[in-house]
Amino acid sequence: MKEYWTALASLMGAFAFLQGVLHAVFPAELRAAVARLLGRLTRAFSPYCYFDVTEMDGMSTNEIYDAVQLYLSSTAAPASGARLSLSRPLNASSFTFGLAASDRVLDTFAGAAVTWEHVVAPRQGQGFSWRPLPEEKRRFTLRIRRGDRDKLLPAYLDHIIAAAADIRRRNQDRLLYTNARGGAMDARGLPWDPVPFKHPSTFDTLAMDPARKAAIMADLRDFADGSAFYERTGRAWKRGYLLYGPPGTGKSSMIAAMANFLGYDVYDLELTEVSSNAELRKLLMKTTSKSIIVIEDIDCSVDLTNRAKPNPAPKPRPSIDGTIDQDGGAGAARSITLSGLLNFTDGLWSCCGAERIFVFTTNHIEKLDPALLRSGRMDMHIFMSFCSFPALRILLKNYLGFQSDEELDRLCDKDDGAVVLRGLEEWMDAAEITPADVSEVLIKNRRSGKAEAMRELLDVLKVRAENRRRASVGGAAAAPGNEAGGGDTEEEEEKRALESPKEGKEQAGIDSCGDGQDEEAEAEAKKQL
Ligand SMILES: Nc1ncnc2c1ncn2[C@@H]1O[C@H](COP(=O)(O)OP(=O)(O)OP(=O)(O)O)[C@@H](O)[C@H]1O
Ligand SMILES: [Mg+2]
Repeated sequence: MKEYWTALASLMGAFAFLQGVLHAVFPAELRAAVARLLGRLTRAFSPYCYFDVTEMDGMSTNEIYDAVQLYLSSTAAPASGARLSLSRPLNASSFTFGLAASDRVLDTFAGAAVTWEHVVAPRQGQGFSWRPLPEEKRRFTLRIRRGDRDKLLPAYLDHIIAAAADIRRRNQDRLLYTNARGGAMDARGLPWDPVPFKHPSTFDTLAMDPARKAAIMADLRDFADGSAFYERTGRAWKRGYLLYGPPGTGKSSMIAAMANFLGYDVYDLELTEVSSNAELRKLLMKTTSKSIIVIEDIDCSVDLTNRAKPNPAPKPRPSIDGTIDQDGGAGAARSITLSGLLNFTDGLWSCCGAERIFVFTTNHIEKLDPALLRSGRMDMHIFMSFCSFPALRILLKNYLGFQSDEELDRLCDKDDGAVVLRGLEEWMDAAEITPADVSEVLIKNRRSGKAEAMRELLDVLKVRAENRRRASVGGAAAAPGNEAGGGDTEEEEEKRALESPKEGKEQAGIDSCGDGQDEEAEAEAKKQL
């Protein structure tokens, strides 16, 4: 045994001696050159090419490294069995998975397979730096076949950056911007005030006819995925939706559902706070892409029936420097016009920035100028109607806690359940009740049990249907057509009272009963669909 150790020690000594001789004979430069040459030779005969994406680009962080990390965490990882690191960035609402050190992952793009390796090595000789550098050097190495190089680059990298931006946006919470400060700018020169947007409305909670809901979701999905389509057809990448219908039918809820579905921020544009077309344009230019720009109750905001006519000047208000703008004479010329609004949605300015959705809402589509309604400007007109029976089923499930349609039907098999459900179906249309009013009844009665809450709702429907029948008979005898007009005025007043101050807005639909509908408007609306 002793001989063995002696032999090993002398062998190691010989190696050390040889190494010393090599070091002494060949200077470091020569050795490095040989290593480089060998590396080049290997690469020249390798069927692959390699690209390093380092974490640090000089002194600054490399954005592509972050993008690759996010991208790999979402796409290639789960199936590959790779080891993942788990993190949750500050202010983000969800977790992200990253590739752990020295792990590999496979990915495919445009039919070509690629390999990513995450290489982590300790940083040697920190040296002097104004900014502390990470203790480890990290990089992703992309390996692709030589033949695929032209096909993959730079398209694959563009794809990764776009996908990472998308993941980042989805992980972050939405923002709701308002222009309640009028034209005044904040310290960073922005006219919009952001607040976190946590509206719980989604397409799952939205009560409307399932087929129409699916059509709207498909349209939104096509829009969001339509970059190539819009480029090919030479159209600006934007889309307009006009949501119209009685109060409390879910127009605002639909906007929130759209934002949550697409992961877009929302700009709530208060037109009455905008003093001129130029200011409107400035507001538009300060919106980001992937956003929904909303003008609620467009018929109430400004007089939009005459393209050329300016609106009355807005009331004097403090300007940026704190002085009061008393510009009475020139005020009229400075106020916004219909053509200003049309330019906002459709003119050349509307194309600065991409992937933007405009949503206008109104209770009175008949009050809008046809110019605002023509296709291309408002691409989709969506009538938010009274609660239909299929929409009611969604509300019953959500508010009373039915897990599925089957559970709802099962409950209705018991006792008089089937009779109640059939009754609801029968009386629904005659009662002309909004989803907001249905939800109110369900909220009030939800503690009495599912069956009882449904019975209560049926009673409410019957009473409303009977009232409507009586009103229409009485109204027709007294003064035909008067009912609708009178109802409208009351309804408008009630709505305005509820919507001021602005925070009460969501409440408006719940509180307003919305009984006095303009029959003509509704007939017109139904025609449009
Ligand atoms: N289609 C719907 N699906 C689910 N909930 C709805 C629907 N419509 C209304 N609601 C409920 O009623 C409330 C008010 O609805 P919402 O504000 O969306 O109505 P609106 O059509 O925008 O009314 P308004 O014309 O007064 O602005 C919502 O918070 C929601 O709880
Ligand atoms: Mg609304």
